[in-house]
Amino acid sequence: MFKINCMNAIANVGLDLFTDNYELVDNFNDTNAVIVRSSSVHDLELPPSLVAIARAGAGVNNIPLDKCAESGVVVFNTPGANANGVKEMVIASLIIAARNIVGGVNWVNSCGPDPEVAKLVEKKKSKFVGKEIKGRKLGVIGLGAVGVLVANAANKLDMEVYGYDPFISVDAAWNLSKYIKHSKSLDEIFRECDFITVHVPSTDETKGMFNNETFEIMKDGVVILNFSRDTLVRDEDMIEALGSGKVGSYVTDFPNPMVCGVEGVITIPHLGASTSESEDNCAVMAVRQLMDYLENGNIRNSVNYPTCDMGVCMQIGRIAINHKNIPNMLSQFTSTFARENINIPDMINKSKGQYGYTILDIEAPATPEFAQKLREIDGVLKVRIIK
Ligand SMILES: NC(=O)c1ccc[n+]([C@@H]2O[C@H](COP(=O)([O-])OP(=O)(O)OC[C@H]3O[C@@H](n4cnc5c(N)ncnc54)[C@H](O)[C@@H]3O)[C@@H](O)[C@H]2O)c1
Ligand SMILES: O=C(O)CC[C@@H](O)C(=O)O
Repeated sequence: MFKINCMNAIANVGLDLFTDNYELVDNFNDTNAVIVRSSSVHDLELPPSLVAIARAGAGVNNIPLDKCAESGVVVFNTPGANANGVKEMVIASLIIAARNIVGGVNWVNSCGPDPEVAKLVEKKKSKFVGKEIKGRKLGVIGLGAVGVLVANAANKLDMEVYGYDPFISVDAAWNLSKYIKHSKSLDEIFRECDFITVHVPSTDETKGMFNNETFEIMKDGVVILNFSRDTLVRDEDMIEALGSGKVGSYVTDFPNPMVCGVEGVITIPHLGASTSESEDNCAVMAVRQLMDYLENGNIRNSVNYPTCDMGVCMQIGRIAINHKNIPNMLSQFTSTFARENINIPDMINKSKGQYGYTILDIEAPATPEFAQKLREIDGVLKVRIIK
């Protein structure tokens, strides 16, 4: 029986995939696997029973990836599963910002039940004249699952779209419309674009990429959309740039005490992926990946361990080992079985950065004694008997 702890509400269509061999538990300290959306795992102690964390979403900055890897805990995410939800929100936000829709709606609401409201709006609506997005330049920073969809959709709305991503994947490049201009530097995006939307992960490298120096390069009145993470923007600099008119409008999906209520900021309560479709897609993908890992030892879409797939075990026994990516690990694993004269008809060994993962199919039951011997090898982080 596997115990699963959901740290956030996870769509039933995903949870319903769990068979009778799974139990949903409330206690993080007594679980084999966790499903999480945006709750932070950073300050939690990882219990020895924990083997995997599935992030039902894309961003994993709420999870301590190295600490997990070091404890043999595989962290999964669900790439692309909520990308369409975010794309639609970004397109809506482009238009909302360009047309000052929030300003207009707030003003009408502030009029109260005025019997003359219809006349009043016709008289005063010129305060809310906007601009059309057709023909205007949009810079898309980060051309992954979300960025590619946003770039292609904006192009279809007749925007002139510039894309920047020095690490673009082959798949993303195939999916990107040929009409997207390839920017080779961030400065080009900053210099040329009327609207800039950012779709990169929150990392040390991307932290504070919107700051006084980069605002300096941008056009006056530029509109910035942030559906990635608030860490990408230096808030004090943003507030100054909004005050001076350098930034015309800042749309953010990440309200924080510094930007909430500031003139020119449109704060959205982290709704980018909050559609039933995205929530369902993420839950199904997260649960399927977890089940394949727990039942077969296979890893798909992990952010801290390598992809590793041996299918379903057809042998008598299977053991999965999370370990450091250092010399001599494999020979120590195989000699553990050789000493007992046990054949290994199939195996796989992969690495990602400092960490490695090995699945061994053996012609004998995988016993707790074998597992213990493997655990005693220097550099082994976790050993699981799969079968
Ligand atoms: N608001 C929401 O609800 C919501 C939903 C999904 C994702 N997100 C956020 O958006 C981010 C992107 O999501 P995604 O699904 O497109 O992820 P993704 O991994 O598919 O794409 C990220 C892209 O950013 C690129 N990149 C990384 N560093 C870069 C840099 N310094 N400059 C330019 N490009 C860089 C990568 O090469 C990759 O192509 C996530 O990390 C998450 O933080 C937010
Ligand atoms: O789970 C959510 O609602 C947000 C997810 C989003 O921020 C992500 O990074 O995928």
